[in-house]
Amino acid sequence: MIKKLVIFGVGLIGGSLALALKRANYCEEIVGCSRQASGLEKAVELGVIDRYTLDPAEAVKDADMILLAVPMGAMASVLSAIKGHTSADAVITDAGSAKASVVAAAESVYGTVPENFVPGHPIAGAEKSGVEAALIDLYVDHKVIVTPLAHTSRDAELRVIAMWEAAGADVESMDVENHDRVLAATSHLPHALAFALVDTLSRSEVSEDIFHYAAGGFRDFTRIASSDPVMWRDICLENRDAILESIEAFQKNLSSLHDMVAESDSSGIMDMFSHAKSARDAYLKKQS
Ligand SMILES: NC(=O)C1=CN([C@@H]2O[C@H](COP(=O)(O)OP(=O)(O)OC[C@H]3O[C@@H](n4cnc5c(N)ncnc54)[C@H](O)[C@@H]3O)[C@@H](O)[C@H]2O)C=CC1
Ligand SMILES: O=C(O)C(=O)Cc1ccc(O)cc1
Repeated sequence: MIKKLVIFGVGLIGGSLALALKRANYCEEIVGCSRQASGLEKAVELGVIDRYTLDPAEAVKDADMILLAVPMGAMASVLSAIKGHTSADAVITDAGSAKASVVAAAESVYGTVPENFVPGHPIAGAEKSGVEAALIDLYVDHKVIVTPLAHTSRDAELRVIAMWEAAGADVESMDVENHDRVLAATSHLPHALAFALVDTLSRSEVSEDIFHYAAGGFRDFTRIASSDPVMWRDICLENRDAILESIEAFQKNLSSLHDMVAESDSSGIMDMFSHAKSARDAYLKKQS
């Protein structure tokens, strides 16, 4: 149970957690905090949070759990704003899509990452943003990864795990570097490719025809290019090295495909596509 949960950034991710924890009766009180009142007023109206304040120091007073669900580029400024105002038993966690940079932000603000800071990442979301997009079931049967450091308090980690489990999630632990490498490959690269593909096509001289005649495959492949550009710019900047590694591996393979098509290398193309189909079929089978 949580007495007072404070959520910085009551958007899709923070709002969905609030809805799920309210349904589970897991918090006595949920307080939202952000820079502007408009989204927070909407969150109160929708019954997502109980109340809000624009004052970070006041927000975290007597809180036992604090969630940072703001864009990655805002993590350090929120940590700076609450530093020195949190109570001794408060646990701080975040929902950022990359973890090394959040750890670095905590280090820059506190000197060393506090024992009660537990980096986390829900592997669930959508291309929509804002509290209006929050979904009560967003985390049900979805993974949440926590990336505790060697000195992270086990009690703090268990309290964060219990919170996400109350929202219906399956929580797994991972180390920070592995998290960032894996997520760069499975999430950040596909988003970067979707943005780059739609950008390329929209700049074509025949872009009107391209979009007019696009079929379901184009819609499936490009859904995530409707995601928030600010959030994804921040992720690219904050998980730079791992994303560059993934883009470079992909460029290499795409370049092989280019050459195979240029050389009409039927068996080479067949090998690549068959290998990819087997891998995706196996992934879908594992999910069902
Ligand atoms: N959208 C997704 O599918 C997923 C997002 N994440 C991560 O969760 C975090 C939040 O993402 P969303 O909920 O999608 O974004 P969102 O745009 O729906 O919500 C973010 C909220 O943070 C507020 N905000 C922005 N700057 C702030 C600041 N300096 N101080 C306080 N509040 C501030 C905004 O007003 C907004 O209400 C990001 O770090 C993102 O990387 C993690 C998993 C999935
Ligand atoms: O919209 C989708 O399918 C996503 O992939 C959502 C998502 C976005 C960012 C994350 O860090 C995790 C999940």
